[in-house]
Amino acid sequence: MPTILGQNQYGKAENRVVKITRDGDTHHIKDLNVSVALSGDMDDVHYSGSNANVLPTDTTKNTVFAFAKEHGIESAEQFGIHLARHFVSSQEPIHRARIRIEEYAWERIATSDGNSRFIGADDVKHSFARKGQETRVTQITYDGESWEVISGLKDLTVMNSTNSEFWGYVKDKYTTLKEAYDRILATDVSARWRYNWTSDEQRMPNWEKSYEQARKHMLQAFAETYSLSLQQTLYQMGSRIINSRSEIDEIRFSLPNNHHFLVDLEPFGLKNDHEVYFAADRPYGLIEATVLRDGVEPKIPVDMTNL
Ligand SMILES: O=c1[nH]c(=O)c2[nH]c(=O)[nH]c2[nH]1
Repeated sequence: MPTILGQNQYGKAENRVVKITRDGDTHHIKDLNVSVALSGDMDDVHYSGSNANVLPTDTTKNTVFAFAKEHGIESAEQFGIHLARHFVSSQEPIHRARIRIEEYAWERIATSDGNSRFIGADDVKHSFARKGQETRVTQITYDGESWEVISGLKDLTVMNSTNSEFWGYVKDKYTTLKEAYDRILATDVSARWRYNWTSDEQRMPNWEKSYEQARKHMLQAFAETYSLSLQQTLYQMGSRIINSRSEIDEIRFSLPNNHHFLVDLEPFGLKNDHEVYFAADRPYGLIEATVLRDGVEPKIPVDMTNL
């Protein structure tokens, strides 16, 4: 034979598993990206195409989701050890399992000062922002007379693990979406807000404080809104900023709906009681809108939030 097979491995890469643990109304998230690579007696499948030793990559994916339910996710290391041991000890032809895991960290969104207008502040035990800073952005335009300052942020990833529903929508012959009465709502916030400071005659806003406060109000509105649609949540986030920051007149959002699908664990005899989700990356719903102080002209360009 002029060629021989060298090192080889196979498995399902990037299984995006989200596990919600409900401790009463306090929720805990584990959000992992799990890649499985198996190797062993795999000469035949490469040389002749015999699949006799091949555990399908699809099965390795199912195992990741089923283990999230059966064993929970105590830590990425513990979860990876469970998986690796399972593949090597249950499959005779598999001699080596390499499990790579990335873990995305989340932190709780701090609530408003105990007097939320939407739901009791105590209830916000299910709202999270992904750790790692968002990107703060600004655009300044000056024509020698007047100023325009548009600031904002992008890539601020947030999630509510409950208090989100979506139902009562239009159904035509292509509609298959099931109505949801308790779903995950997650998005990467991209927002741009316009300051009403336009002239050197006016007192200049405190830019640092304004950013910090706008971000805070936006996050609190996200956490405290019981959502019937992402559109409704967007409007609440925008109006909370306009109502609490007099220096801001207009805000535009571009919010991807980061879909989390409940994984069907029935085939493995497991019940999935809103615990194990597949976090899809595409396609995603994209919800965009401007919220304005009544009476002001909209000036933020429609596509600016996608930059
Ligand atoms: O909050 C949502 N808004 C929609 O317009 C929509 N459409 C969809 O399929 N899911 C959702 N969710």
